[in-house]
Amino acid sequence: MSSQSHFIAEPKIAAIVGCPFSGGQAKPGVDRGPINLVEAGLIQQLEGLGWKVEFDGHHQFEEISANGDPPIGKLRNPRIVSRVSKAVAEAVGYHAKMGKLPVTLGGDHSLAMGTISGTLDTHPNACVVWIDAHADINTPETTESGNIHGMPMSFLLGLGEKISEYSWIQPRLQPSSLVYIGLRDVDAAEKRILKENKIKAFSMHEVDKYGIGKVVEMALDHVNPKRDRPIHLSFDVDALDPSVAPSTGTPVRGGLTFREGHYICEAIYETGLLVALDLMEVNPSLEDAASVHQTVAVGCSLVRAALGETLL
Ligand SMILES: NC(=[NH2+])NCCC[C@H](N)C(=O)O
Ligand SMILES: [Mn+2]
Ligand SMILES: [Mn+2]
Repeated sequence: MSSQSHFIAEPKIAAIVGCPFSGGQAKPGVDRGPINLVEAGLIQQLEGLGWKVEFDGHHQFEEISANGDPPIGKLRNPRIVSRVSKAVAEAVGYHAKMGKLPVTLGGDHSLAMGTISGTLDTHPNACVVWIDAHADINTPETTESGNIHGMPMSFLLGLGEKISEYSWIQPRLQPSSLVYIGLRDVDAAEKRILKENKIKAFSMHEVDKYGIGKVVEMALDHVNPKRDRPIHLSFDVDALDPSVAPSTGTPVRGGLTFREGHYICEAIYETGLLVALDLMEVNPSLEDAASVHQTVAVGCSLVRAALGETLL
């Protein structure tokens, strides 16, 4: 660990927040993501990088029976998603307050309502770097799927209709404190929301045009011009090309290469400003065994890269 860290206490402690949860989308199996990542040896790998790692088992989320959570408007599983994210916000917020680095393993990306709320409780000035094929910024009105994993950003920014079940989320993230990298499957309404709120996004077009090094620099210049704000990195594994990370629920071709994904994590680590990391949407039930193995392995190596693993 060569880089100095501005916000993480010494000795550096990473707190693994395992979130076996799939209620923000419709495909079963993404709840197995965190279990497979830990079973693949992630904790030992991070210890090998010099971190002290805390993990006291995956969260046990209370179940609501199949028809116990009827839709609210178009939102599917609205109550359980809210409750789970709230629990995650408390866990992440607690670890962050203790000066640890929360590393949240999903589970689907609706969990980011919790992780980012937890980060902002401790680091109100944090900015968010969101790596994804998708913008996940639909509102309860604009969502076509009703899947809440496509909506966490709108709740965090306070956009769209207010749903009382989600009133625990303080909409305190400024649009200027969010930046995207990797987008390539953005719904029409989401494109409008990004424009109206002047949210900075580097799609795969910009990655092709400028290269990943320049894109990360421009992204940080936007949300963190003085390089003094804490950074929450939320990484949806579907940002990577499906040839690199096939086992995920909503794969989109034309994604980040293995190196581009890792470069982002390495560059964020190098800032010394990382205060929270999410690794989301690994679904070990999708595709064949080799694909699952590949996706879990790449998930582990992205986390290692964000926690200081270097090539030399
Ligand atoms: N976290 C994700 N993989 N999100 C995919 C979202 C897809 C689509 N935009 C939707 O609203 O349903
Ligand atoms: Mn995605
Ligand atoms: Mn996502």
